[in-house]
Amino acid sequence: MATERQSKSWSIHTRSEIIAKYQIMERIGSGAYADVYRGRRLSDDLTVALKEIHDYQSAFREIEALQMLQGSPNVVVLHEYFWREDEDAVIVLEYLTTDLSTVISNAAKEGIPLPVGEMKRWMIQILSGLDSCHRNMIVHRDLKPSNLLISDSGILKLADFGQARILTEHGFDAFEENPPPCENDSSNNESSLHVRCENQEQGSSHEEYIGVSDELKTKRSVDDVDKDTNIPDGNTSCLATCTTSDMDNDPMRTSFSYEATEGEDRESGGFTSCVGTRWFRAPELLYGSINYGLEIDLWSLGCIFAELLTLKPLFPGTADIDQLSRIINVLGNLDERAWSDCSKLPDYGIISFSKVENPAGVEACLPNRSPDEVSLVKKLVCYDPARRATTMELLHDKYFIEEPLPVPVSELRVPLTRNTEDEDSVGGWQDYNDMGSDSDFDDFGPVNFTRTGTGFSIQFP
Ligand SMILES: Nc1ncnc2c1ncn2[C@@H]1O[C@H](COP(=O)(O)OP(=O)(O)OP(=O)(O)O)[C@@H](O)[C@H]1O
Repeated sequence: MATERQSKSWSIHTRSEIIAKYQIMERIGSGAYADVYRGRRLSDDLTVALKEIHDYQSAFREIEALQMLQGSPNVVVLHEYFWREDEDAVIVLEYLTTDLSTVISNAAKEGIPLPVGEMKRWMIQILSGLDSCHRNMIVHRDLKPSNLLISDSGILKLADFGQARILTEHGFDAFEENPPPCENDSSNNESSLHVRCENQEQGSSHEEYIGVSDELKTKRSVDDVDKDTNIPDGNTSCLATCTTSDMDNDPMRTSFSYEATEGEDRESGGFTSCVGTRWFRAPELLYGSINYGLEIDLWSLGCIFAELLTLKPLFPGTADIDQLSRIINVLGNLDERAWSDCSKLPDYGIISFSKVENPAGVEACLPNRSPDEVSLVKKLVCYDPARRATTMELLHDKYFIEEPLPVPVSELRVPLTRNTEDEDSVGGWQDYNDMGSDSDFDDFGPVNFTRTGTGFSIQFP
């Protein structure tokens, strides 16, 4: 697997259409689906980020969302992209030197809280970027500090749209609604496509873009057939675990079902609940919801705001059950008083926690912060998704017009580099990544299993 990733990631260096236009420099980052390189555009020496995406669906989602968000000042700029059959997609992005996780970890290392005026400016920029997404009905689904990139001049931009989806009234995005192209569709005859996103005629761009979309759709529908033969089409719940290896090792495997992240539940019109990074994942996702909306981003936003305020993650769960347990210890048990629809969550009846008599409350997680700051986080970190404040409501929150006022962007202290040294430390940023998590049941100690009419109920102490 590692060898495959490695050889794939080198393919960018051999792509003639790319090296004709860009000098590819060092690798600056690697995520679950992509390798990112610094590059230089030969025509004008502009520094860019070249993101080679190893997963066609992530590539499609990122391209689709970024095209829709062109012109949003707080969303990363997509300069152009390259798509070739049987090759990874390569997207060319504006280069951004650092990110919010570096801002937070630098301040944590210094042991000095972020000045309130700076914090407010970071928050406003995040809100503005997310507002652009939500106005376009794009749910990002993976908001976290390391996906909030920052330019030399302090402009913060939402990035990594590989898990983004466009919501429609039917729950599917345009990609889902379009039928796969016919076999003789001429737009699929192109073996190599290269699409520019800026300074070009709208018409030709759109046609080429649709061609790429069709190519991706065909490829995905073929791959989905393969997946369906391996993974039974279940309820798309990923309760208690989000990795296939966890499922394989789990003694309770038959009590819940699993769907790979790529396979959305088309039948029910829902999405997969296995999205985002655990620490920022909304409780409805942890309980297996597949009918969620923009509100899952608002929960993540609340966790990010809390982290800016305390320089520590709000809910650093080590597994999905531990994640839920931490949330419950703060907010109290999830019941119909907290959210009248909670019993409709797919895994609500399957998993239960002992009664938390005295939940700590959000204020206990934000020591020494002002009532306005606690109130801001509470507007987002609450069980009922409908009660979470929208980006527009938050942008008008009095917190941002009261002293100390947000500093101008030019006065923000911007780290000179991106911090990657924490990545190997225990409890560091690598914990944001779900891929290596162990079985939740092992992590959580003794549990009580009860046989029910529909399977098992799992009770955690
Ligand atoms: N436009 C950019 N400018 C500079 N660096 C970038 C840019 N885009 C991404 N990076 C770097 O590359 C890393 C991986 O990129 P990204 O998060 O987009 O990939 P991914 O595979 O989707 O990641 P993840 O596993 O977090 O979902 C980022 O954490 C960041 O350090």
